[in-house]
Amino acid sequence: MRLDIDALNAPEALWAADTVYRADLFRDRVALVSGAGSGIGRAVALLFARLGARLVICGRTLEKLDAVADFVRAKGGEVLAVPTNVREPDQVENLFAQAHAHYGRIDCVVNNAGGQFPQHAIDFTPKGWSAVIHNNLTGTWLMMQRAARYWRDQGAASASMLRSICNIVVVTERGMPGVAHTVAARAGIIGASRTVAVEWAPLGIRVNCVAPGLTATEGLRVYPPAAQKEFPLANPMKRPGTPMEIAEAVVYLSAPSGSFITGEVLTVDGGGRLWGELWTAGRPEYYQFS
Ligand SMILES: CCCCCCCCC/C=C/C(=O)SCCNC(=O)CCNC(=O)[C@H](O)C(C)(C)COP(=O)(O)OP(=O)(O)OC[C@H]1O[C@@H](n2cnc3c(N)ncnc32)[C@H](O)[C@@H]1OP(=O)(O)O
Ligand SMILES: NC(=O)C1=CN([C@@H]2O[C@H](COP(=O)(O)OP(=O)(O)OC[C@H]3O[C@@H](n4cnc5c(N)ncnc54)[C@H](OP(=O)(O)O)[C@@H]3O)[C@@H](O)[C@H]2O)C=CC1
Repeated sequence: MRLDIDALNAPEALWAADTVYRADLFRDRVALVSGAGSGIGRAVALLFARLGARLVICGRTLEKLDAVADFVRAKGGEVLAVPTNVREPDQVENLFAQAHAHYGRIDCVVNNAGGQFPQHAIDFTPKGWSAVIHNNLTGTWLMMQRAARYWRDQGAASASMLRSICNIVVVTERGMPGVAHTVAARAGIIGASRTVAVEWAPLGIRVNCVAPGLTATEGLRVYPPAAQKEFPLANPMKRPGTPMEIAEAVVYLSAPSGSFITGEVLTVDGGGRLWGELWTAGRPEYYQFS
């Protein structure tokens, strides 16, 4: 299997890719996407923009955000790029303040920013564990809570309002050797999402998660060559998902198509929960075949 990561993630290719959605699905809406400078986040942001949404994009690296913003503007879209570390409450506050000052509304929030490093769990240091928990549990939580407070302060929801939060997580129902820290963090987000789906329903807010399986993004390059060689074993389809396949799932939950769905986890993993092996930090000797 050859992972043509660059081709699958090229903005022009994403912009031209087939989509099942109609072009004006998000007309006049504002979509906020974290971690939108690369990979899944960029694919989600570009799909929202193609469907008429005005964008707020964030991430820690301004250059990556600027490249996405320039691309969307060249296509006639509107983008506000705000460098933000989602782990920092003040920066999350600033992000929402800027978004409101610029557009006066926010309709959908996609919490995609995150990541981890592959390591056998027995070797995790306290600092490494904390970094991954802060990035993926605390960072996503701060964004979710800020979005809910924003909508609460906007007043009662009308039937036409989307008020959707979609959190990108990982598959947590099966062993995921090499990334136990991120599984712990994302399981926390899934649990919190189920509970606030109930608490925030009176505010007209839906809260869902998308759990991608192995997906062909730049992010995969952090995995060792031995792990990458075995990626075709990750699911019965024997291929990674594409960023566009994840983006379409995110849009399904965020759009009116998801209007009766809340507290749900949509797994998009090619069946990897049912069959597959993924040794993100390499296959230990115990599990070798010969
Ligand atoms: C089967 C079918 C379903 C398949 C389902 C598949 C699911 C799993 C596959 C998932 C794939 C993806 O998510 S792909 C997307 C991946 N993209 C990324 O992960 C990129 C983002 N990652 C990161 O930025 C970093 O990993 C992360 C640590 C989270 C960032 O936080 P920080 O910036 O705070 O971190 P740093 O300062 O760099 O490091 C903090 C400490 O973390 C530890 N640390 C950091 N990198 C380390 C490393 N490579 N090895 C060991 N330890 C490390 C050290 O203790 C560091 O401290 P010092 O020792 O003092 O330095
Ligand atoms: N690719 C895969 O196989 C899978 C990916 N996922 C998850 O999907 C999400 C996207 O991953 P993917 O696109 O593959 O990888 P990328 O590494 O390309 O994307 C992660 C993005 O998040 C941003 N980010 C990371 N930490 C922070 C932070 N603290 N504050 C703000 N932005 C941050 C990064 O930008 P910057 O560094 O500039 O801040 C980057 O643009 C992640 O949460 C990932 O764990 C889940 C399952 C599988």
